Amino acid sequence: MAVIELRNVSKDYGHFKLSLSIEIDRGITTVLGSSGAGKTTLLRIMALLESFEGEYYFMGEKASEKHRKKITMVFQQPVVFRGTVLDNLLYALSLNENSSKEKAEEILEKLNLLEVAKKKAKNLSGGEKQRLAIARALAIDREVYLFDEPTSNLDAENASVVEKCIKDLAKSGKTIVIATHNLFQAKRLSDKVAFLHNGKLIEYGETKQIFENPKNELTKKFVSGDVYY
Ligand SMILES: Nc1ncnc2c1ncn2[C@@H]1O[C@H](COP(=O)(O)OP(=O)(O)OP(=O)(O)O)[C@@H](O)[C@H]1O
Repeated sequence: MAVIELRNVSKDYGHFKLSLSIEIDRGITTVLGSSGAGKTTLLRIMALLESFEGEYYFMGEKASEKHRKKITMVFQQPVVFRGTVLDNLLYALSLNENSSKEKAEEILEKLNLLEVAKKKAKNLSGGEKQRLAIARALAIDREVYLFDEPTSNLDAENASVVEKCIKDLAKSGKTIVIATHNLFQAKRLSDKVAFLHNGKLIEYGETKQIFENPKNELTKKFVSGDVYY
């Protein structure tokens, strides 16, 4: 059974319409597509943060408010809470009634944030805020993790730190969906790739197939790095 199943789901903004069906399994799925393809809109629908037409099933049940607690989304523009970096983590852990300082520090260390643990979160750099948002998501412990461009503000070293955390999450049996236009990241991380263009799901398959044997001309151009409009 798919973890997330969207059947004929659509979101119409007037100038743009997302319209697709897709099944997401455990492991890492990457939603690839150029700017404006609808990746964030799709993730927001999966996170139950957006109204939509069509049917959404979460582990076989019609998705509703109660499933929101099974999902967390890390936004492209990271949001940080008041207080220190450590406070941000302790708050996230408290949602699972597990706000131990040791656990918070373990997660901060994983994301290369231990040395800024006592800093005010609002004073962090963009890349540090992005890693803090990811650290908080890890602390919350959900079934499904939705990451919107999780490494867009990061240098190579920290991007690799984040990718390792995402892989570890997948190994622990979680379901992860990443929106990105980074082909290399998609190749490195994903079990499956969904290629979106103009709000439509152009192609969806195993990563190897999408990169080595794409069936659609647009997918072929995108994965070969050709720019198109
Ligand atoms: N709340 C909204 N109201 C109106 N239009 C919206 C809204 N959110 C998104 N859109 C439009 O939907 C389209 C898809 O946007 P979306 O952010 O989903 O794309 P994306 O693939 O994530 O792009 P990027 O890679 O640039 O983040 C865009 O044309 C955008 O302007």
